[in-house]
Amino acid sequence: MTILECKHIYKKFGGITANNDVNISIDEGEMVGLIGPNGSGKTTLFNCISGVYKIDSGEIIFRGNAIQKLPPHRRTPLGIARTFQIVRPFKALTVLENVMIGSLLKSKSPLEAEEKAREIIEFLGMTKYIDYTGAHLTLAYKKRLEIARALATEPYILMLDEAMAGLNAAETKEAVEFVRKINDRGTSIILVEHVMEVVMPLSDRVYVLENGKVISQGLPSEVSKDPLVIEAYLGGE
Ligand SMILES: Nc1ncnc2c1ncn2[C@@H]1O[C@H](COP(=O)(O)OP(=O)(O)OP(=O)(O)O)[C@@H](O)[C@H]1O
Repeated sequence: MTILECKHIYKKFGGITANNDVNISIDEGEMVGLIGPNGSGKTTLFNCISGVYKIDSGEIIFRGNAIQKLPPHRRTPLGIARTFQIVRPFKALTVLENVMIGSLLKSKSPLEAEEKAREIIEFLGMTKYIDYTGAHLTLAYKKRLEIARALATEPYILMLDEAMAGLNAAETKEAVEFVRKINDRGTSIILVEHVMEVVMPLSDRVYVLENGKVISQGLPSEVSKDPLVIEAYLGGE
């Protein structure tokens, strides 16, 4: 069943059309990769879906309802969560407190929120850092904390914006494993990543954006052979 459908999304900034008639859809439990050169409109689309940006026209259907007019704080409780390309944990708060900011959203009490937060921290292998403040984590763990906080809002769909950029090989391998684990629990995921070795094996399907438009879509094996994608993404080599 389709969980999220973006229909004819347009978003302009002055003379730049950052999203130009974008159509994408994601099924329940699916992991979809969103790739494309720098400036092709990937983060803009995340911002349109999460409500950070108001779209100029089009429709965003989430679990059967049009949500494009809702502000961001009314989209998160419906089950839409995202991380940001530039990590921004609450630096003075501990890992537990950071994750509780997410879990408080759907908990009946602070105690329940704490239990849920502890469970997610354990699930993401961060228990030994539970009392560290955000400021004292490595980049890899800051990124993981962002994911933990997003996951704590109990999303149906999780949008990861370059969750693995800047990580070393060992950290990337671990991140790939826990992203897969999150997806295995049934959460749909949209993955924006530049590292092809990460996005291609993880994704069930891939969309390719160039200059704000979807230029290709399909199975990773099909998309990576598409001449349009090779031209746009790899500079024709
Ligand atoms: N708030 C904004 N104001 C003006 N222009 C913007 C804004 N956000 C994005 N843009 C422009 O829209 C276009 C798409 O940018 P976007 O960040 O969505 O691309 P991207 O595919 O995520 O790029 P990258 O891979 O480099 O993160 C770019 O030309 C960018 O400069």
